[in-house]
Amino acid sequence: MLKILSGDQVKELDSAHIQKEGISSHELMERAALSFIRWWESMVFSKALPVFVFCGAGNNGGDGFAIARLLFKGGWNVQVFRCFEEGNTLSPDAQKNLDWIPEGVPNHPWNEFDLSNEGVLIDAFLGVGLKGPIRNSAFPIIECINSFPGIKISIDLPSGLLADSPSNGPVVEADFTVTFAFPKLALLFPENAPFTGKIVLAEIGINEPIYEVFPSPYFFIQEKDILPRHRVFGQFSHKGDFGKIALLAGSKGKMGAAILSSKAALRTGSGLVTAFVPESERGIIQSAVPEVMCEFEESPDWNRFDALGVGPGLGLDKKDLLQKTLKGFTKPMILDADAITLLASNREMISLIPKNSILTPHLGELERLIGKSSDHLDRLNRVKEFCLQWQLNVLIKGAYSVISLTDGRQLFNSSGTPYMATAGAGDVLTGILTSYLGQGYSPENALICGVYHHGKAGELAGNQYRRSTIASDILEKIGETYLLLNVL
Ligand SMILES: NC(=O)C1=CN([C@@H]2O[C@H](COP(=O)(O)OP(=O)(O)OC[C@H]3O[C@@H](n4cnc5c(N)ncnc54)[C@H](OP(=O)(O)O)[C@@H]3O)[C@@H](O)[C@H]2O)[C@@H](O)CC1
Ligand SMILES: [K+]
Repeated sequence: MLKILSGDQVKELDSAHIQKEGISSHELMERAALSFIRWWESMVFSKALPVFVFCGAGNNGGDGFAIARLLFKGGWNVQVFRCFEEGNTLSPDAQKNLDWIPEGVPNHPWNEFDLSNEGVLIDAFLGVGLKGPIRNSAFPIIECINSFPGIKISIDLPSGLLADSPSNGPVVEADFTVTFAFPKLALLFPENAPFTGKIVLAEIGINEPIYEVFPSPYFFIQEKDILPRHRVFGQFSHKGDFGKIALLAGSKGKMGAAILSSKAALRTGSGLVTAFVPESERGIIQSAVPEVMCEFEESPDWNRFDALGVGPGLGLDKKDLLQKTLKGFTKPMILDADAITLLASNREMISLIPKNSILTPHLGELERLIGKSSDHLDRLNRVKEFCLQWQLNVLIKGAYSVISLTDGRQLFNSSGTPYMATAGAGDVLTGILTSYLGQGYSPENALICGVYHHGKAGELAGNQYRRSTIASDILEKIGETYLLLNVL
C-alpha cells in the first residue's frame, strides 16, 4: 500500500530519495514532468488545442516550466504565464527550468491571459508548498484560471488546496489533477471533489522502502495490494474450507437486502450460506437464491458459523434480536445498515460487539454513531478515536471509502465509481465481507479485498450501464473482478 505523507513530509521524502539514489532535485523534477507527459500522451488531446501553462515561483511552477518545454518539444503550441511579480526569487529548480524554456515558447505575466482563448490550461501555480491561508494577491490568479472555459489540469494539487487540512480560500476547479508519487490527503476528501476533478497518480520512481522512515497513519490501496491478501485454496479444498456463514438480514418488504447480501457471499466464494430471515418471507429468498439455506430461529447457536453478517434490511424494531445476537457470537462479525442505526440509539450495546468486528456505515449512519463532523478530516479523526476506543474496524463508505482499523491506520480505497450510489450496493458489500471473514481472512484483509473487489465490480457495471447501474449489476460483475485480478 502506498503511504500518504503530509505536505511537510514531501520535502523530506524528496531529499531522502535524492540522497539515496544519488540524483539531483532537478532530475526528480524532470521525472515528474516526464511522468506527466506520459499521462498527457495517453489522453490524445487534439494538437490543434493551444496549451497555457500557469507557473508559480516554487517547485510546482518548476514542474510547469519543465512540462511546457517537453510539450513544446513534442510539437504542441505552448505558452507560459508567470504567476509571480517581476524580480521575485524563484526556487532554484524553478529558475533553472524557466531558463531552459525554449525561445519559441511565449512567456507572459498571468494578467495578460486572454480568457476568450480555447485550449488546455495547466495549473502549476501552487502545490504542496502552500502554507496557511492563501494570500489576497493569489485570489485574482485563481479566479482567472477558474474563469477559463476549456480543460483545466492541475499539477500535484489544485492551486489553493492545502495538502492535508481543510482549505477556506479560493481553489482552482480542475478537470484533472495529476498528483506525484502518492495522492495528497486532501485530494481524497469528498468536499474537495469539485476542485480535484479526476485524480491521476503519476509515478516518479520513489521506491516504497524510502517511505518506511516517515510515519503516517494514512495509506492508499492499489490493485497490486489485493492478490497477495487473498487466501489460496488447494485442489483438495472442500466447501467447509470456504466457510460456513450466516446472514441476519431482511424483513417484510426488505427481503431484497437479504437476497443481495447472500448472493454476494456466494459469488465471493462462501461454501455455505444460511440466511436468518422471518419465516413468513422465506419463499422470496428461497426462490431468488436456491443456493442459500434459511433458518428462522431467533437465538440459534451462532458460534457454529465461521462468520456472521447482521443488518441489511433487518428493520429498526429488532433491538432485542440484535442484543441477543451480539451476546451469542464471539468471533469478529459484520454490522451494517439497521444494525448500526440500532447501535447508535442504544449505545450501551457497543461494548457487546466482539472485538475486531467490522462496522460499515454510510455517511448518514456514521453521523448517528459518532456525531456530526465539521469536515472529512474531523470525521477521520472521530472514527479513529472510535476504533481505538472500542477495538472495532469501521468502513466509511463513499468515494475513496476509508477502512479505519483498530490500530489507528486509515486506508483509502482506490476502486469505485459514482454509479455505485444505488440502493442495495451496501448489502452486496456486507455479503462480500462476511464471506471473506468466513473463509478465514483477517478483518483487515477481508476489508481490503472486499472493498476493492466491490468497487471494481461497480466500475465494470458502471462502464457498461452508467447511471442505469443497479446493485444486482454490481453483484453480477464480481466474477469478472476475479478474472481481472487473477484470483484463483
Ligand atoms: N516528491 C514530490 O512529490 C515532488 C514534488 N515536486 C513539486 O514540488 C511542489 C512543491 O514545491 P515547493 O515546496 O517549492 O512549493 P510550491 O507548491 O511550489 O509552493 C511554493 C510557492 O507558494 C507560495 N506560497 C506559500 N504559501 C502561500 C500562501 N499562503 N499564499 C500564496 N502563496 C503562497 C510561495 O511563496 P513564498 O512564500 O515563497 O513567497 C511559493 O511561491 C510539489 O507540489 C510538486 O509539484 C516535483 O517537482 C518533484 C517531486
Ligand atoms: K497546482
